[in-house]
Amino acid sequence: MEEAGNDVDTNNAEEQDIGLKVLLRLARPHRKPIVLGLFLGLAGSLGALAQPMAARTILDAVTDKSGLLGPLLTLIALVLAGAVMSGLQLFILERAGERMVLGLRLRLIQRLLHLKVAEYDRRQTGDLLSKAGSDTTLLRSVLTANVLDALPGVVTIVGAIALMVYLDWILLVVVLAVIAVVTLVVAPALSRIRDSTHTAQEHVGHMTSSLERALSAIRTVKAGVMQDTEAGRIGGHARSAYTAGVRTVKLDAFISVGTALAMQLSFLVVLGVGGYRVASGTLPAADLIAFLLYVMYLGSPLMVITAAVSQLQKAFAAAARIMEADTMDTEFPDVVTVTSPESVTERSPRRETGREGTPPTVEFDRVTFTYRTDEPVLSEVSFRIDAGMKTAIVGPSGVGKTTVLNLLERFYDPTAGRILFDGRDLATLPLNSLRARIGYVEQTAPVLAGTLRENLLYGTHRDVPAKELAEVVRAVRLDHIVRGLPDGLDSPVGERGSQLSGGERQRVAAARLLLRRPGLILLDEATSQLDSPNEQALQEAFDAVADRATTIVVAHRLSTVVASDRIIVLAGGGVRSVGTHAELMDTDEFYRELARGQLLARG
Ligand SMILES: Nc1ncnc2c1ncn2[C@@H]1O[C@H](COP(=O)(O)OP(=O)(O)OP(=O)(O)O)[C@@H](O)[C@H]1O
Repeated sequence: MEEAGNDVDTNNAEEQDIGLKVLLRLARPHRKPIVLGLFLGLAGSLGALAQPMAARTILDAVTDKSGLLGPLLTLIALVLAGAVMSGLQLFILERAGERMVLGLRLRLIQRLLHLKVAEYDRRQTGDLLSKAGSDTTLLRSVLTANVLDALPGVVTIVGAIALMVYLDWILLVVVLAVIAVVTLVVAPALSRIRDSTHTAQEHVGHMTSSLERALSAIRTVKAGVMQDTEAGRIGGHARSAYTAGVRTVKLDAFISVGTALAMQLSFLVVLGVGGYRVASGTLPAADLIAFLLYVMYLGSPLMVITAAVSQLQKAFAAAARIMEADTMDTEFPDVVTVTSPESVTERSPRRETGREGTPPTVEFDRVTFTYRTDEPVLSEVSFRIDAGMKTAIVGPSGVGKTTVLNLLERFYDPTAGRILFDGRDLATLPLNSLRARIGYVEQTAPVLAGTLRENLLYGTHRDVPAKELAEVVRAVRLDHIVRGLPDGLDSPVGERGSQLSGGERQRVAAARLLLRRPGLILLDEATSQLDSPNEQALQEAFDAVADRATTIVVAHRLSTVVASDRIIVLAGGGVRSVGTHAELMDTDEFYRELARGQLLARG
């Protein structure tokens, strides 16, 4: 038990250390406005601190019946200058906080989009969303509203204490003793605030993940009458976040009560001790009044600073969650880390212009691939596809057909062996220019939200003439659908293309591929949801570009297979046979079975 407790403490200490380091690193590029803000705060504080002194001269002037105008004007000038400076300082510091968070968000977005595909497999999308949303928002509100605003208060406190020493050090010792006792009592609450905030943010992450999962499969949820079950489960995370939130609020309240109590007690004790000393003639009345005013001045920055220290624990918890993004693998080694003070540079897709249309030769050289640590999906797979060839990959479900396409897109890298692209190892080619040469229609043919036009032009990276767009739309038989839409090509397609049918989504994906004019075409059962006339049309459209491309199709239909130059039969993690349809029908019993069963059934 004790060891576990120690462990938690070490983690806490580490988290606090890392959190503080991260915040300082984030603040570094903004040190100029922060210093300026602090300077204004210092000037404002000095002005405020001078006010009781000015008040004392007014009192003295009244007692002495000397000139009142000078001290009065000084006091008014001090009040006005103090107000303007504190306003300016607030603006400058809060803007610096906003900029820190903007930089952090831009780097986080950049990083989350450049993770390796395996990282998305491992993590929950919603949790990544929650880092970018709720964690950066928490950090922002803490930094701007609490921490930076509290910094000038430090100056006020130091100044007030210095002036109190000047006025009467005995009373100061009394005040500091009261504050020290109360601080000792509330200090342990701070680390507990960090813990409960971390727990709350984690539950918000789980809630976002679960909600994202349910909403992305909402039709399945409804069809299974699972709305209430899902609502209960997701609500469970919301409730856990609430419980942790309430714990934080309790601790916050405890700390703020402690601070307020310290101030009030100090005031009363100073009043008592000071009053006695005034009565016994050892302290002038004007000094006691000035001293009491300083105790009051001390109150507000002390409250703000204590609140800031407790809020800072929340910032540490949020920073620790955001920083997890730096431990995730990215596709490019130079993707900026979330916590670096660098600003994000836009990265444009590097294309080998003029080469993207040329069909490549593709070769698998003893490729072994394992998704995780279990059985390899592909072991020692070797085949060669010559430039301009149309090759079909067939095999039983789950044998690794899609995996072959994923490896060509470098969504994953082989565990062993090499993939050659025009004789060059795929791993040595610039990733963006490689992908720019490939057109991939996935099995699920995803469509993004937005208009039909945006979806068709997605990833083309060039100005497509209206005539070419219209031709492609006609070629994939989307033209009559476009005519039926209220705004034609500019009509929205709904979230994930929900306003389109499965077949229409596939045709949008196919059109997108044609517009990209890729040298290597990868089709994953791209025609599986189409009826015969549409499939025929799409086939013709692909055939028209296939002359200029190497095509690899994961085939589930006999018609696709028969039209291919070569067929690769995958079975048991390896290549079983290669040949034309006629050759394989003659020589491969397994293929014959496959053709009769799987391919004919769907063809
Ligand atoms: N991201 C992933 N993480 C872990 N395992 C995976 C992943 N994707 C696929 N697999 C597993 O790898 C194996 C091959 O999957 P793949 O999608 O390549 O099969 P397939 O031959 O295309 O199947 P189908 O014809 O049913 O589409 C399957 O057993 C699958 O469960």
